Amino acid sequence: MSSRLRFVDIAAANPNPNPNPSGSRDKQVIDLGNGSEVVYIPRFISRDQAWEWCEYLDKEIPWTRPSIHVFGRSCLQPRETCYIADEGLAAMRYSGYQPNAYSWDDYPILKDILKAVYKTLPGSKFNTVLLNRYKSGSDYVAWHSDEDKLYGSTPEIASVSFGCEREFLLRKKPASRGAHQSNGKQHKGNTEQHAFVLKHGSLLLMKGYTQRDWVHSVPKRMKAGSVRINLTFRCILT
Ligand SMILES: O=C(O)CCC(=O)C(=O)O
Ligand SMILES: [Fe+2]
Repeated sequence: MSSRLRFVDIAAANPNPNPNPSGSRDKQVIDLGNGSEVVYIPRFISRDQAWEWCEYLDKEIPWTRPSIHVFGRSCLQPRETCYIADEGLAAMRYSGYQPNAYSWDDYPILKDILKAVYKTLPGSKFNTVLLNRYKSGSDYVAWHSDEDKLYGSTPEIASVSFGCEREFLLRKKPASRGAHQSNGKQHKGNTEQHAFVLKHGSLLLMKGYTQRDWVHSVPKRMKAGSVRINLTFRCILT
């Protein structure tokens, strides 16, 4: 069975008769306020190139589903993972799990994807990539932020998505304890939230104070029938 059969090519089923002629690839810049910003480029990579990379990553990456610790309990991570990093960087750790770092030379296609990111985001610098594979709609990533001293106070995180379209949610962190409205009541509800459907071959950049002030998630979507692969390029400060 060709691995393509495990992916669903929505765009091929519904070809766009008017491809964007401006070359902007429909870039959207979302100012989240207070120095946080998200940039979304739905058609960052051409569809065919994205399928080629997607199928390679699906087949060749040594995906693992590690045990992590959440709220004092051990559980299987609800998605598969792999981690690539430059040599000599500080170790990355999340939810009690420290992934083994593979070398970029092991998976040269990742260098090609990084080159495409650099072309679109001149001046950016990334030295690690965390890969996630969502095998079906029951795989997910819970609300979190990638706030870590390793990345500094205003990290840029470039997220490239392949395969099944899934929703990516961003929600403002609650104001710090003791932050009261002028009427003396704690602010509840109406939390600011943004939703993106991350397309096959898309790029989403989180920058500024987005990790400090916002959390993000990819919720379960039982109707999502096929594999999604996501790469988050990050820079560990040296
Ligand atoms: O899969 C995604 O779009 C996001 C992954 C993510 O947030 C992470 O790996 O920290
Ligand atoms: Fe994240």
